[in-house]
Amino acid sequence: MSERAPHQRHPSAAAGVHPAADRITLRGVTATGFHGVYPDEKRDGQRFVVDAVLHLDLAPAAASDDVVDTVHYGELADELVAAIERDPVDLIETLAERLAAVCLAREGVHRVELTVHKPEAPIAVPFGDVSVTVDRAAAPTRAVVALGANLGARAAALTDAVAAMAALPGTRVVAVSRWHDSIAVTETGPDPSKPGYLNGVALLDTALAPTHLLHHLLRIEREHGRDRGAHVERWADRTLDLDLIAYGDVTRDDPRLTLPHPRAHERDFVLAPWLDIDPDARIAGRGRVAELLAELRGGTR
Ligand SMILES: Nc1ncnc2c1ncn2[C@@H]1O[C@H](COP(=O)(O)OP(=O)(O)OP(=O)(O)O)[C@@H](O)[C@H]1O
Ligand SMILES: Nc1nc2c(c(=O)[nH]1)N=C(CO)CN2
Repeated sequence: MSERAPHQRHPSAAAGVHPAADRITLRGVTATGFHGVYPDEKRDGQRFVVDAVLHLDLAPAAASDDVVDTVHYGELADELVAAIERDPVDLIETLAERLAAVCLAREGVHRVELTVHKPEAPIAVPFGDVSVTVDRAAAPTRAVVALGANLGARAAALTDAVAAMAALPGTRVVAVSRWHDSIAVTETGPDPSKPGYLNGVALLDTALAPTHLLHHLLRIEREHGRDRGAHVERWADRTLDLDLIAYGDVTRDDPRLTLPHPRAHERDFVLAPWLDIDPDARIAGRGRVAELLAELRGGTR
């Protein structure tokens, strides 16, 4: 009965992570440090100058106009200075690695190009500057997205949504389930009188922060005609629904983004397609998806 997803494994899986063009550039952050191979350098200290190019998705901040959705460059500059001023190392390579880690610790930064200049280095001949640059990427996080539609061209909407997720910055689609037919579940239980759903699950590896990923999922829903008007009842019929089921092992209780999704563990239409593509799947705090589904189907819900 089920319509098939076009690919069990999405073609973008082979294409690698998409380069994101967005970046924040902070240059010339200067502080005194005591790094160097020679005892004089450890005793007297000297200026170190840092340039950082942070690669992160800037669309959520541009949409919200809220600094919490991006990297606050003033705070980052303070952190870089503190990292220059702390315990001395011999090499600017070591310092650059430390400073790159400071940048990658910021939510949403998926790549950093970081340069350390040492303009007063002990070089015997006249010179302009000496610097090292490291280029480091954040390890991507495995995210689980549930897809659903019960209005319009359902399979096309789900397939388009997978393509839209594959095009997100720093994101690749690792696997997509087949599409499962399911009865619409409403607040009062399954309702066969409503249009039936097609449901599926996609696994992504993404460098996007969880809130940034959700921002894009909601955008993709809107682009597929999802009606979120004030008149729309809870769990109303919909052209496309994208839920972020899990983001690594992250747990958070914010109503704007709760992780893992608070109702995923009780939904056959999430657990069954998820199991298609990850037999070992677990929901943090709930247990193995295979067991949750067996319990649900055994009626012990
Ligand atoms: N893990 C999550 N995934 C998706 N949306 C979430 C999540 N946690 C909180 N939300 C918030 O829930 C809001 C409403 O989402 P949505 O309209 O998709 O709910 P729903 O699909 O009707 O119900 P349900 O969340 O039970 O599937 C979103 O705008 C989003 O901010
Ligand atoms: N069968 C089915 N029922 C639902 C679904 C869904 O995706 N499939 N989504 C809902 C709200 O997200 C509400 N009910």
